[in-house]
Amino acid sequence: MSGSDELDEAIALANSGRSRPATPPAPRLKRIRRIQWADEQAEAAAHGERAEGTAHTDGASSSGARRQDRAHTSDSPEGPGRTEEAPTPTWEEARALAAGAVGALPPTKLPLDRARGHTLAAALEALTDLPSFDTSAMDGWAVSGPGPWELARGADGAEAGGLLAGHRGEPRQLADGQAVRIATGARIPAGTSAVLRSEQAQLTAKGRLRTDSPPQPGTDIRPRGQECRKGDELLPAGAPVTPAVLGLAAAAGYDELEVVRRPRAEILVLGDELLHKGRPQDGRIRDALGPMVGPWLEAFGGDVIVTRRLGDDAEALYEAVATTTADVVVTTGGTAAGPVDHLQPTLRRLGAELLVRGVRVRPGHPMLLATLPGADPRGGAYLVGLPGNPLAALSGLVTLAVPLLRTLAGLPERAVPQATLGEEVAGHPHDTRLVPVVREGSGIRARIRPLRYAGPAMLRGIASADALAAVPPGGAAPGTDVPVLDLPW
Ligand SMILES: Nc1nc2c(c(=O)[nH]1)N[C@H]1C(S)=C(S)[C@@H](COP(=O)(O)OP(=O)(O)OC[C@H]3O[C@@H](n4cnc5c(N)ncnc54)[C@H](O)[C@@H]3O)O[C@H]1N2
Ligand code: MOO
Repeated sequence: MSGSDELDEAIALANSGRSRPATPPAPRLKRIRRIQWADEQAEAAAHGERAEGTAHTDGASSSGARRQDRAHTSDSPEGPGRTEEAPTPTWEEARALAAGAVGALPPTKLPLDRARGHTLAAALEALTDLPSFDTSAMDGWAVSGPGPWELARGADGAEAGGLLAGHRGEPRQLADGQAVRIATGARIPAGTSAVLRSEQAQLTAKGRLRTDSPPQPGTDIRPRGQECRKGDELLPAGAPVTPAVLGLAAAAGYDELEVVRRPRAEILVLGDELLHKGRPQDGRIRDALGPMVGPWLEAFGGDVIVTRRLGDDAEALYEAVATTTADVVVTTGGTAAGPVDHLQPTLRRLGAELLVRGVRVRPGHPMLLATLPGADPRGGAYLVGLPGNPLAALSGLVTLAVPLLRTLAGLPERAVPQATLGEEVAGHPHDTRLVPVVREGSGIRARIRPLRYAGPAMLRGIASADALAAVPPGGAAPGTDVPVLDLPW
């Protein structure tokens, strides 16, 4: 754990309202030295230096490792053979990198009943005027001129048949002073000046129609083209296909829509320590990410094809990533440099190109983003490596996976909204902190309040949160506006 992580833990502990457990009787000097060492490492990473023993490339690197170097290192002034890490991106830069790393998936046509949840690949233009004919907005009488009115009659002298929605053919023209029964949605006959609602009409014994509240011309008539004219843009490309969009598209004459499909995601849960049922025991813990990452990705526009549990098996990980059919592979755990953290070696073995390795955000700083080589002209799939600590994994999701998915899905970039902090929030010295918050109050008094239990390994805070606030390095005072990512439920 780095010094910064200790700070996170300390903040979480303070926020939890509990006191720090009895400090271990370690000599004070030793403890300080350990933190300093960790800080030096963090500083070294931030400044692009590589700690001894963690270098991942050398003269004998694979072609994959060479590709990785292209993305992450620049030629050092000290000459070839020594490479320098690109600076670790800030949280904002990492989100932009993920969003800009890809283009939208190619468009495809889907029938309306399968288009929900995808994104419009092209603007939705009306194929017809809406309404496509002058329509009665009420059940009542189509009337011509000022009342009272005579009922329109057929050649046989009987009252003309009422006009119903869906009647084929042009209704007969109304002469001045005539009225005919009409239903909501029926075509308005030529010569109609207004529709008189049935509850406002009185039919006399002599078959005349009168009213105490004569309608103004045009009353309760929906004129052709009131909502749109043929060719009008109803929605821009990039609009998500919601149930309302399906209804609008059908009303405007569409049977199928040109959409960018939801990106397919495969989730690989890594870690031998994980149990998938029952209580944690014998040093093993429950997998908290398997049940959580899929629904989270689905809520943010992904189509999860499978969640697989691979343990800490490097070969299984290699096979799974090399043969994936997904657009985005999301792994959990194994991002760091521990003895069974196989992700980075596997990516090198695959010839993947690391676009992001580490982000200046807490929790979640070891997150990574890579492109996988493949036959696809887009350059293969993408891999998002989420750190194993559960809140750190969610940080990786909102920082890298969500912007990537949105771009793949053809959704436009969206500015992160801001909200006002109701109290002071401690910050990390150099990195953004993502903090679970709840919203309180409304209008100009609306505030966000940070929640307790927000340590990297904790889910208790986020489970009752409305949003994640991005607290800038150094922290923020009450009344400060900070970016806020709403949770999708
Ligand atoms: N020497 C260093 N060690 C660590 C550093 C560091 O900078 N230097 N960073 C720490 C931070 S911060 C994080 S986050 C983790 C990231 O490590 P990994 O991505 O390799 O994750 P693991 O080691 O596999 O797991 C970390 C932690 O999370 C638990 N875990 C993993 N998967 C799950 C799951 N599905 N459900 C619940 N909990 C899970 C795992 O048991 C570990 O406790 O590295 C730190 N170390
Ligand atoms: O603190 Mo780690 O950043 O849990 O990701």
